[in-house]
Amino acid sequence: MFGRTLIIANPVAGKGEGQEYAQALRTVLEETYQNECTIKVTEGDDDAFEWSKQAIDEGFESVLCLGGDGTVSQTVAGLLQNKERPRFAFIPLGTVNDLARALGYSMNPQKAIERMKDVEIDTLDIGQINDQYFINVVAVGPIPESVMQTDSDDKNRLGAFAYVIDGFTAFFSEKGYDLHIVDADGVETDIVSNLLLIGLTNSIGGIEIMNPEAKYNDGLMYLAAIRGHNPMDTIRGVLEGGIFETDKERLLLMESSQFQITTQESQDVPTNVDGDPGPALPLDLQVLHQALEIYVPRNRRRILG
Ligand SMILES: Nc1ncnc2c1ncn2[C@@H]1O[C@H](COP(=O)(O)OP(=O)(O)OP(=O)(O)O)[C@@H](O)[C@H]1O
Repeated sequence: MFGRTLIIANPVAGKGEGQEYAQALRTVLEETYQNECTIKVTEGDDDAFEWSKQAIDEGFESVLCLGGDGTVSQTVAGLLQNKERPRFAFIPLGTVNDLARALGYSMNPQKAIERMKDVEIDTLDIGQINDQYFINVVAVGPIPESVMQTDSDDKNRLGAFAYVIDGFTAFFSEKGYDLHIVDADGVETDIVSNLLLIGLTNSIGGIEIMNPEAKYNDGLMYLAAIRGHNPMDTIRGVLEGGIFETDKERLLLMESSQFQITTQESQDVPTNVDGDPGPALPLDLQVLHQALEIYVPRNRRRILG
């Protein structure tokens, strides 16, 4: 199943246990599939990107990484540098791990490793925003860097977002930005908003707030924007109610394989890509449909988003 496998481990992710988990993963794979695994431990920023980029030339059939969203994003970006790509999977060691939730991976690293014993192959969409990739979510608005990566114990329903909003209200502007959105069909929409999110699946910030039908390889992005220049308590109310519960007066909801977002604003509109500061507008977003082949556990317990 896995063939020659490269395991990339971030030793500082997951309470510093990335390396031990990598050994455990190697043992599981070698015992289950009698394959050959190589572990590489990252030292800094570009390692995961460089190693996954070179993996195909080095004869690896699969690349698995262990880490948080940063490590997963870098590994994915490296894989996408080649036309022919090794298959991919990861063991989530971060805090929010939206993609892992959408894929039905366990949030418990030991269990996620065990589940590699019985997998099937599926495909995964990757998002592109201008000249970079995203795996989870793009936010447009004055959202602080730490928003999508907040360390919250409360991962249900409001989860990370409630924590974020409580903790960072001061960072949100009550100014609404004038945004112009064009989708793949050329439909044009104007909106004033101070919170616009675009996700590839229905899980954002650790909670399921988008379209419950959203699937990680359906070729679509899901956009939700809160209309007007709302204070945080309104935004909070909308999130508590669930973004997918259509409320056309307060919410703009769209789905498309492409979005173009522009503004006439004189000041820069901040953006956030998978928890890190993103590019300035104009934004060109598109789905790289089924860009990767991935391993997912065969017996996933819940309906997937
Ligand atoms: N050996 C290392 N020592 C220190 N930092 C490292 C090392 N290897 C990788 N890094 C850094 O770790 C960061 C990525 O962390 P990652 O996102 O995987 O975990 P995390 O921050 O715990 O996860 P999350 O943000 O989802 O909570 C990168 O910025 C990378 O430079």
